[in-house]
Amino acid sequence: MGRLDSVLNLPSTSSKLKEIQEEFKDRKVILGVDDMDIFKGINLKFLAVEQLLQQNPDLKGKVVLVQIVNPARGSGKDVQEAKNEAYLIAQRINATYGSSHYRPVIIIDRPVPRFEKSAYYAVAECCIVNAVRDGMNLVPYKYVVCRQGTAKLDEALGRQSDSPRTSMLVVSEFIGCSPSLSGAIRVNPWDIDAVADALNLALTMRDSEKKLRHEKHYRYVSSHDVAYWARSFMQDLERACKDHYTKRCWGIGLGLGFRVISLSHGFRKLSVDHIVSAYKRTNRRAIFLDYDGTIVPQTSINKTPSPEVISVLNALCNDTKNIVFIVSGRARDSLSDWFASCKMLGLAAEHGYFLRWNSDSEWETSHLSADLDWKQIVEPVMQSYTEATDGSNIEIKESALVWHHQDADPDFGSCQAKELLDHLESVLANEPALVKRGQHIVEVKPQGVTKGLVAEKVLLNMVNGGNPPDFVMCIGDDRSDEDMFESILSTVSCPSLPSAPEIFACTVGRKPSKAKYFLDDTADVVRLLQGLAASSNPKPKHHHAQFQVSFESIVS
Ligand SMILES: O=P(O)(O)OC[C@H]1O[C@H](O[C@H]2O[C@H](CO)[C@@H](O)[C@H](O)[C@H]2O)[C@H](O)[C@@H](O)[C@@H]1O
Repeated sequence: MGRLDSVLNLPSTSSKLKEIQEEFKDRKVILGVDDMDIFKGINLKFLAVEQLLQQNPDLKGKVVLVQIVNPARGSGKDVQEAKNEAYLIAQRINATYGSSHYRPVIIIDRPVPRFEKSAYYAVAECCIVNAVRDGMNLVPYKYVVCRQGTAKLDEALGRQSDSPRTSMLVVSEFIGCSPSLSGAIRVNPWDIDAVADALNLALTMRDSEKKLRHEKHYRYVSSHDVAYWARSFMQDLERACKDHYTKRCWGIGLGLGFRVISLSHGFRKLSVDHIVSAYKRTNRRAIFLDYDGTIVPQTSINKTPSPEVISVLNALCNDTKNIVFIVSGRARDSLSDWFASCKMLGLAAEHGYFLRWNSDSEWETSHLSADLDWKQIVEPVMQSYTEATDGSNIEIKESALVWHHQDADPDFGSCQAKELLDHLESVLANEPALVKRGQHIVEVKPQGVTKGLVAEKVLLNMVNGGNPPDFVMCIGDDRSDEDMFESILSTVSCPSLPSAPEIFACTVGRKPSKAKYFLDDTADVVRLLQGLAASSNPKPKHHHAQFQVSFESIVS
């Protein structure tokens, strides 16, 4: 700021300023200062000015865009093409809307000394930075400082030092400084209509409003120098790294998907020996298993459980000391078909909206959310994303709707999923529904229905039936399973338990998780289950009648 102020104090600046004021008297100057390259959006800016003049014929003769073009930092065909195009558009605008005394677009394409640039900044009613991609970009800050001026400049111009200062900024939402300029009119540079409207708004806004916006920006620029920015950056970095010394870092993924993740020291692979010894010591065991990505590979085309999965589940269910539940986001029909031969297996479908204790019992429905009218809002929104995203589709479940993008282009699918999530969250703000991301899915389900609640119900059922668990194992791979990990940890710490059970919360894949353990993949999970089954007491049992109470009675 100090450097800019000293340039503003130069006599050459005030005389240039007077010269420019004279040249553009009775006209409003919009200023652009950019390098000539393909990212600065100069051509888009010109198109917006063309649109502005076309939509507002009264502005003809009254508004000028002065575009200062800094020498290109790079060379090449693309820069040359962008430049040629800029000149062609400017020529067209000047031919259509200009006259012998008036050129609506003036390109200054030569090295412009600092004092001259500062004089243009000081004269301009509005400054536009329309880059389609950029870093910080200091042009808006320089503009605000020059519009404020200095006491010496005021004196040179014969201006009262307390005369009101105004400035108007139109900035692209894709530049680094955009979030710090709360008084700027923010635009998507690709949206020519919106940029033209923003320019019109900037030119026609009341002076009192322009003054308030200017003051806000000037306050910000004068109090946030580069030292402040560096300090706050260091503070953020220290905060983010605070716990890193106590954690181990791992690199995961490839290419653009590469991430460094930090995991706590206690996070370790669940060894079969370790869990088997705890398993053997205990008598009232609860076992919760997620389906996709846990006992069936996420990548497998055939989604039915393998014969070895069915067999190991039956072996575990046949041990009278065990309660075994599959807790999945899948629909109840699929789960009951796939596990038809597992008579004693408990099933929780659609994240626990439906629960069945064994194959002979009825499905119980969560009473938490009977209102599913929001599905009518969600479906058309998902439909429009499906049309726009090749390879995506919608799954309609009884209590939920799921948008799948596994077969879409990976990058585009992920971007669309992110956008869909934001879109749905905003339209469902007042509805009893929750929007969640999963593995290649965006799912909307009833509020309050979570896998965590299923684990809590089953565990409380055991406690209330006089069989408090002494061994709890929960394995899952995605975010919905984190609810289960959290829930088992809090449920078993309840004071009504005579002693703390052995807890094995385990995520599939090495990644940050509330679980203390990980296994690498579904093959590891099946091996571990087989290890437990081998240590089981294989006597067939009847239903878990001794544990079972009404689903609803626990939830209420
Ligand atoms: O709780 P889970 O057992 O892990 O189930 C979660 C979701 O599973 C299903 O989606 C998954 O499988 C699809 C292929 O069949 C795949 O396209 C998708 O990427 C996976 O997330 C199911 O369709 C969803 O309804 C469940 O919520």
